[in-house]
Amino acid sequence: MIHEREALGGSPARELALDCIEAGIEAADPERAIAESVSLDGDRLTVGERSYDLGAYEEVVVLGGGNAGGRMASAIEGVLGDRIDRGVVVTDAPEETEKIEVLPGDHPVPSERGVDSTRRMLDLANETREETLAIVLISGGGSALMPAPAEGISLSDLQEVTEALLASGAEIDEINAVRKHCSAFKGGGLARRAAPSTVVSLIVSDVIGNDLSTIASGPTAPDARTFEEAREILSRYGIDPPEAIAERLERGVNGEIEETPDAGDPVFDRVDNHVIADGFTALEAVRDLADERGYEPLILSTSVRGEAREAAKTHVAVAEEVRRTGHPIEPPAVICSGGETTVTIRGDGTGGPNQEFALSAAIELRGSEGIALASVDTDGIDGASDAAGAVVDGESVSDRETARAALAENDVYPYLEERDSLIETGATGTNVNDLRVLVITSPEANR
Ligand SMILES: Nc1ncnc2c1ncn2[C@@H]1O[C@H](COP(=O)(O)OP(=O)(O)OP(=O)(O)O)[C@@H](O)[C@H]1O
Ligand SMILES: O=C(O)[C@H](O)CO
Repeated sequence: MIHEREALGGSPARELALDCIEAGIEAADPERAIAESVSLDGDRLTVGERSYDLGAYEEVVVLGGGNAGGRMASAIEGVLGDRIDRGVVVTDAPEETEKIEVLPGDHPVPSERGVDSTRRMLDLANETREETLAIVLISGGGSALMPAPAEGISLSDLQEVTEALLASGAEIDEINAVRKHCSAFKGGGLARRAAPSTVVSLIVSDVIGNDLSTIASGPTAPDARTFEEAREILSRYGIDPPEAIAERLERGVNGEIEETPDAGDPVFDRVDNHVIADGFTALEAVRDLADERGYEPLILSTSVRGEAREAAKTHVAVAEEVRRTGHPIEPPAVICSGGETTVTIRGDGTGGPNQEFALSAAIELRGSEGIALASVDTDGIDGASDAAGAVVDGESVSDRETARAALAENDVYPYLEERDSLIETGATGTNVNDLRVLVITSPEANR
């Protein structure tokens, strides 16, 4: 999976860190997640703890989309085969499918073709009946890939407000509160269209804490957010939205437009949302591999966030403690964490949060022995670069000043590339946020 892996290894700690990264990404692969959580036995479709009698339905349709939409579509075909009657799924990573049409969309800013594809998907949702079982595939990136501008709003209005929100530093739940109130699809809109069919959503989560109404803007989830909050969020971040959006929010606040459906809405009576993979899925796989190799595993957290270069220092401090004093676990050990760190851009270079995390850690580790760290975005694309992340150890930084300058310029990619530290995977077809692995050997191993 990792391109030109031979160049990145070199020590047992680095090799294990890379193995752990591969195991984590593989475990979060939508195909594997669907194979593990969805099964068919005769007419009995089982999803997690729930089961559905296909004999009670006249048709099975597949809807939805997101970065993992292509892989999820081919995987659900693998389980249900001919039991699927039709389907439309929107993604930027298409796969070969037989029954389900996989249509294109764009990310992170929505596009015209995304609007066309989503319209086709919504047409199919509108055709569903009480006798339909609608399987909805939902994954990260869905908000941008599946634009459905509400009446009166144009694509360019949506693009403008999306770009402004992405650049504003707003949290994903805030960004999506606005998107949900500009859309005919998000914030439970798909559940509304598909009612009264039975809706079974399979969700690969890229949102810390798995808030269903935030993942891909919750097309089949209740929405507690309001038009008023959407307007307040825009004003909090100093965003002056296009006129059509301001007008829609105003009309919504005045009760002239129907609110997104909340948890009490009968539209959700026949909707089940199942999270089939998330950041924890990747961490569990790392834990198991570490254990298998004789390393003490520690899952630090699924929700590390904040400035990448700072979070890195805390991770290194924990690893140093493990190696020096055996607290909180005895080496040899593997510590892993998930979540999503960010970078406040001050310079003008190439890089991403996981690369900055790795370089900042490498500066701290400089000259030390026995600790290797790998950090990646599980979607394979870290920030503004074509790398997934990087692997480093105490030998990665020989010239601290150049490394610091690269961080100051937000230009760590070339620095890491020159030192054979970049992890490249290409688009992985999944997205469960960041994955970081620290491998700590025991001091005796160096003697
Ligand atoms: N040159 C750069 N160096 C470091 N970080 C950067 C650079 N350019 C952008 N970023 C950071 O990349 C982050 C966004 O990239 P990320 O890979 O998280 O993409 P995303 O599309 O927002 O999320 P996802 O990967 O979940 O789809 C932001 O924190 C941004 O500040
Ligand atoms: O599409 C989105 O809204 C984000 O990726 C969060 O799921």
